[in-house]
Amino acid sequence: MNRAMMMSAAKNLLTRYGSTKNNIYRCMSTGKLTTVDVNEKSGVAVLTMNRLPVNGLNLELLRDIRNDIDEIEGNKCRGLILTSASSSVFSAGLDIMEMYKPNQDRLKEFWTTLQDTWLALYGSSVPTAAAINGHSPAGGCLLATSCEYRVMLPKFTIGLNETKLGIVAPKWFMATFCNVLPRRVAEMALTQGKMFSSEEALKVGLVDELAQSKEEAIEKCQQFFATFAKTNPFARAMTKQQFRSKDLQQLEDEKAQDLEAFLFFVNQPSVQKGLGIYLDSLKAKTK
Ligand SMILES: CCCCC/C=C\C/C=C\C=C\CC(=O)SCCNC(=O)CCNC(=O)[C@H](O)C(C)(C)COP(=O)(O)OP(=O)(O)OC[C@H]1O[C@@H](n2cnc3c(N)ncnc32)[C@H](O)[C@@H]1OP(=O)(O)O
Repeated sequence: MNRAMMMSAAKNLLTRYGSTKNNIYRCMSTGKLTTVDVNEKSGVAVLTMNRLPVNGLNLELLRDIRNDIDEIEGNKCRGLILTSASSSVFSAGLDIMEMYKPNQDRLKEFWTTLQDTWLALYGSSVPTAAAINGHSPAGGCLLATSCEYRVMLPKFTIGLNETKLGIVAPKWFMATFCNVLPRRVAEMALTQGKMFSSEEALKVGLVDELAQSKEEAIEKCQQFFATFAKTNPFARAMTKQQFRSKDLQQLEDEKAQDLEAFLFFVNQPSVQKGLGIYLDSLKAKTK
């Protein structure tokens, strides 16, 4: 983060927290594929992804999540908990249909919106947590690891499985993973495309706690936010943003090249073939 960005972030934060210490605001849901519910007492917003069956991250869902994050920030919420309306899938990651035989204009818009959603979530000044109430591969894992804290239900899986799909996870996916896991564990898992069970994820630190139900997971996320009760919100947010600034700045600086690399990669005939085979294998499962 350069000096100008830092000053602007500081100004926003001062405006937000300066005069509103004791007020609680109600956030409104902005999207059709998400809902946002705010606990009026705690001021914590629960952002629920609701694109069933698997919360595949298509352009519209990403836009809704992005707009919700902006609204939650703007409405001075005290925390953001990301979760899913499904009882078995947090998010299946990027909707492969967006990348398979794509319309090129939409493909550009899709990737740019993913970049912006990550910048907003990873760099959010509001405390963030994920209540991971289902499987969370690839892009689903990216969203969860972009948050500051993770509580997961047992017997699901989470990880960046891109290499198993013949895809290279972009640098910022890897940076997000490395912000949570020891570097050695992250490198092994990334190269193997490893999906961790909930129990394994807890052991390596990919998630912070397990919970037996979604309600318990949300409660534990709220308890995490309560650990900031005696901290100054401005200092807290600036510390988080400075801690993450290298990763954020890198994508800000390389956004155009990252988009170009994605478009080039996805449009390779061998990648298209691989995506087609993978989609068929997913569909064959349900027959
Ligand atoms: C060096 C330069 C590099 C530049 C960068 C280049 C490239 C980076 C590009 C891409 C990065 C991508 C990251 C991703 O996120 S890719 C997506 C990876 N996701 C997965 O592999 C998950 C696949 N899904 C599953 O494993 C299961 O669905 C899941 C465990 C999540 C749930 O299982 P369940 O049994 O409940 O449900 P299913 O019956 O499998 O699925 C129902 C339905 O949904 C369809 N579907 C599932 N996942 C996806 C998906 N990700 N995209 C699109 N569609 C999906 C599935 O096919 C079923 O459809 P239908 O049969 O009902 O029609």
